[in-house]
Amino acid sequence: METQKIGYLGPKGTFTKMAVDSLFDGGEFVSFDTIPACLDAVEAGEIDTGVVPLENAIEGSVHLTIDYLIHQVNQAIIAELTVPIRQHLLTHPEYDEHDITEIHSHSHAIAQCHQYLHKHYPEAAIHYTASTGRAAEIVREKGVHAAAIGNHLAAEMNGLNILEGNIHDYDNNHTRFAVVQKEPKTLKVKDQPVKKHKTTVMVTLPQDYVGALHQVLAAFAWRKMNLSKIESRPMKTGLGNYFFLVDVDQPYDQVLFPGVQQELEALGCRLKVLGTYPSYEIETSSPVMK
Ligand SMILES: O=C(O)C(=O)C[C@]1(C(=O)O)C=C[C@@H](O)C=C1
Repeated sequence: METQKIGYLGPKGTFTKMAVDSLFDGGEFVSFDTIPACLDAVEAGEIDTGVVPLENAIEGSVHLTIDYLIHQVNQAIIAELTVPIRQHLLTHPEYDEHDITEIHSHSHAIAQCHQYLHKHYPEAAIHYTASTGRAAEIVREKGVHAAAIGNHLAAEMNGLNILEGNIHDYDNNHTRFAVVQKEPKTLKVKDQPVKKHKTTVMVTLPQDYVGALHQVLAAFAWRKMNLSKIESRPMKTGLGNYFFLVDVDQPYDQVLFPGVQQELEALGCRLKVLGTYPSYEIETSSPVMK
């Protein structure tokens, strides 16, 4: 089998890279500085597969990923991976009780540590970066007054110290990552159990009318199809225009899903399947998630 090119939100030391390392069995890994850059490379055929963050248990959806997948590219979700997230406060090797005046990280990582930052560093300036890995690089370059929020891998890769570990505000911190492809290619994943199979669909309503969402949900409900997530996002065509992203807890099949589709189309709605895929989950005890 040809070596697959797998792109991810980098640079080295991001949670996305940890997710990639724990899921894939070989391949050529290509780092991208931003989520759009990674998805653009999949779209252009420069890489076979992309891995990007989708949702965090504390901060919710990564809207940049969702919006890019809906509005900018045409790719299928072919797997998802949930990993535990441990956020640490990382400092320069020469840090020695200096005042930390600036803290760098990805907006989701900052949000996962809001209470900690409010309590311990209320005066520090917060600087948002494209990833936690990039934040660690900045601290390496900037020196003793800066700190980053990120994982142990980012600390190791950049020669930083963990000043304080596990600073996320809620223990049960996990992030889901989406694995996407433009052209279907078989994935070589490490030997791990599939937790469940899921299907993600996008539903658009013709216009706002009484009970519209109720009718959409009813089409799934009376077929006993369990939904594990439903989210509305703006269509970007004007205030009040939304689409719904629905995660269904079962694989696509030729009876129930076409039935839902026909029922919704009769109501004037549109349904697009964004992917039907295995869902993997890395255990907290995994050595990569210290
Ligand atoms: O910056 C990283 O390390 C990422 O992989 C991105 C990301 C995210 O977008 O949610 C992934 C996991 C954590 O929740 C924090 C940041």
